[in-house]
Amino acid sequence: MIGAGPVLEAKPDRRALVSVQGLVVRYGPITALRGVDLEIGAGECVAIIGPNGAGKTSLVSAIAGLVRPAAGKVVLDGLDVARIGLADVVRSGVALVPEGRNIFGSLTVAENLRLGATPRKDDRIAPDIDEIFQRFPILGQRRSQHAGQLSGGEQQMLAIARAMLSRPRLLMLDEPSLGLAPMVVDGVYELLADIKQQGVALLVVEQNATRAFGLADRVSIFGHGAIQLSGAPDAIAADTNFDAAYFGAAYADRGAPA
Ligand SMILES: Nc1ncnc2c1ncn2[C@@H]1O[C@H](COP(=O)(O)OP(=O)(O)OP(=O)(O)O)[C@@H](O)[C@H]1O
Repeated sequence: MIGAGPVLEAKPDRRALVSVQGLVVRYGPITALRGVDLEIGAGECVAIIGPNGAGKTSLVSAIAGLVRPAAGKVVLDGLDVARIGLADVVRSGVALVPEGRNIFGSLTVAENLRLGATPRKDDRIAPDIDEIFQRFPILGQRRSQHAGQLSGGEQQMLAIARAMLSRPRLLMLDEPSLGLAPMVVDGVYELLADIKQQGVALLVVEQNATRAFGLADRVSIFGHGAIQLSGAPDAIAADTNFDAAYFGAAYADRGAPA
């Protein structure tokens, strides 16, 4: 099964896996990140909470090597992500489930899953896909159907399972609960807890704090391209500055100049 089998054999290890240092990201005249520092330890779960436009997607995109920093850097296993190719970032164990999931609707469920295993050279891919079909019978039953026919929740499970097939050490998810019914979100977060239990580091980006707080070891409240508040979930939830950090950031994001 995806939560217990060889797909998830990574062992917890508390060294920093990713170190984000003074990260600045710009899109032309727009500054999306204004000097962000963040570390993610091996096996650690970090949640990034923040309103629209706060810079959350820019952060995960920079960690994945999809956008180039204007200043600062992302260090992965001692290597500057901007200096290694995208394929090397994936080979180093970084997987991203982007906002909107990026499922290939005209490919079958099985074809989508096989794409996730592209970086692998071992011969365990077929058994790992079989394990996914056991864990998610609906994906197994519909393995030959176009993935575009799945419900939103099923597509999210497929996207996470596909990302896990690359055997990541860091799985990043951009708004995994977006647009899903609460019961479906429960299932997504049960799966993420399962993945965390296996020692895979998680970076979960959410606008809605509640679910992510229950999963995370550490939470950063993001706003206006910077971390406004950071700490253990309980401490952040109890922090009298929480509302000001979140809503202040939301306000600043609407009103602040670029
Ligand atoms: N490709 C781009 N070109 C121009 N501006 C961009 C681009 N991507 C993001 N931005 C801008 O950068 C800022 C940060 O966007 P980002 O998507 O990182 O925030 P976010 O917190 O993920 O927001 P959302 O929850 O709405 O996705 C916003 O002002 C956004 O409009």
